[in-house]
Amino acid sequence: MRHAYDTETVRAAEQTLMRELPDGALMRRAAAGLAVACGDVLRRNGRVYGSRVLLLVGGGDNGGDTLYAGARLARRGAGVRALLAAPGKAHPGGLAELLAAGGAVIGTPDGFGPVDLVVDGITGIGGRGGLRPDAERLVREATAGRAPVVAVDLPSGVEADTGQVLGPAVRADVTVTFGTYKPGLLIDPAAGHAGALRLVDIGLGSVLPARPCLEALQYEDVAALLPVPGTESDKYRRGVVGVAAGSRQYPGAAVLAVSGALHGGAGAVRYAGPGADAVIARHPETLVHPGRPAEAGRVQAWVVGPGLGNTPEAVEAVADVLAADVPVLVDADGLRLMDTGAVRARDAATVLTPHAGEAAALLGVAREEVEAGRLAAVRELAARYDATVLLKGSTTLVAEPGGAPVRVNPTGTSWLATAGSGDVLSGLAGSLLAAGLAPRDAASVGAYLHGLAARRASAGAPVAARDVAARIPEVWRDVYA
Ligand SMILES: NC(=O)C1=CN([C@@H]2O[C@H](COP(=O)(O)OP(=O)(O)OC[C@H]3O[C@@H](n4cnc5c(N)ncnc54)[C@H](O)[C@@H]3O)[C@@H](O)[C@H]2O)[C@H](O)CC1
Ligand SMILES: [K+]
Repeated sequence: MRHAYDTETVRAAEQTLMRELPDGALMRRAAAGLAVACGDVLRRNGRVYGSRVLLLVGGGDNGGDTLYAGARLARRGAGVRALLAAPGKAHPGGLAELLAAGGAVIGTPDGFGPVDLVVDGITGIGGRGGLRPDAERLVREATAGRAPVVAVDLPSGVEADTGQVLGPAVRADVTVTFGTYKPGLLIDPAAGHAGALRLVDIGLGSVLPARPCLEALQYEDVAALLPVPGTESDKYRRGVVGVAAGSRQYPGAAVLAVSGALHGGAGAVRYAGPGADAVIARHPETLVHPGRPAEAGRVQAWVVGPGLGNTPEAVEAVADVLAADVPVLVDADGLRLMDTGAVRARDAATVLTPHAGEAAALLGVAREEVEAGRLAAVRELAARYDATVLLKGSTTLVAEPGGAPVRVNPTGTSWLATAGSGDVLSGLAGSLLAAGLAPRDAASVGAYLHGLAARRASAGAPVAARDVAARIPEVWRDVYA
């Protein structure tokens, strides 16, 4: 699991640790790890000795880390030059060490020649509100060439705690972060600026609280959560997932939701609704019922919503499902048709899976507001509906009411923004619910597998939702193996 902590918590932990350590020790630790990471990037295209490294140095401790790391690279024979974003405020100890190691301060990158590496140390967790104009100009000049950019702690200009990008911000190839991940490294749009992440241990782990504010499942976490049938299992013990989706207008949504559900670990898929013929034609293994969900037979979890339309039958299907005493996943049209009181009154778990537009409608705000503040939006929805909420996006978030860490999905791809892909996800996550996973595990494991399947199906090209569903068994096998 990758854990992320907010700025306030990181600062408190740093204070605790610094009281136990000699002056400056923490910054030197950070700088040592940063220099190793920079060395690795330089060695990809050459070597450290004789390379040209340009440091962008802000007036805070982020700049201090950068100067000490620059000094280390200079001692290994790199030509290191520093551009100061706030000349009067550059960390004095770091500056002295850089100069003593043979590095230099320059006023402009002109004349330094082609650069092999740019190190962005303008702001870390102390940066707010996008790069200021001077800093932005510095970044523009320094990154005009093709040199790789290593960001120190965070790409300068992104918001550490929210993942927002409120103005111009650095785009890094690698971000070397200290002590713990920060939410902004894992949540888009900021995460999209960070490139590959590298965590440097500075001893913070021992003083951070047990509960992070954000966590990201990794391969091994997903493997441990996947439902695997025991020798005693039969199809009913593995769970039956009910799917109430599709309409005469949108029969494809029923087919796609069922295709996801068939690959999610439940022993059987039961379909209820007007798409029964289309479903059985494409997925003959489905138990179909052409009428309403309440008459379809017993299931261990329901998925309701994709392609339901807005007919009286659709309203009835949503009400039927919300009245069931099993976990329910509500998506798409179901989110528009559900009764808030009915959702809040449920005893069994409810999982809501809106995209940003649907989340905005549920919250009564503009879509842009949700997109700019995804973490706040998903938390607010979970509290308001007393439900597990999966907010779709390139970094899908899953929140629960009650302050458990929000989960962020690391496998997303923008190719997933394609018609029908959400239908597959709702079936898949619902199937995991029926197989017995806890709501936030079902939602986050579903998002993880769905993202990996999309990456596989896409391989850099546009992808159709049915191809995503078809790849689920393959990624399941890979994760489990
Ligand atoms: N405390 C430690 O021992 C360690 C800290 N580490 C590093 O320190 C930074 C956090 O340092 P801090 O001085 O608090 O803040 P920053 O350097 O991130 O930023 C302050 C600096 O930036 C200027 N500034 C703020 N906003 C902007 C902006 N939008 N544009 C331009 N400049 C801006 C502000 O005026 C200050 O001059 C942390 O991230 C680590 O890198 C290490 O973890 C080691 C231990
Ligand atoms: K930075």
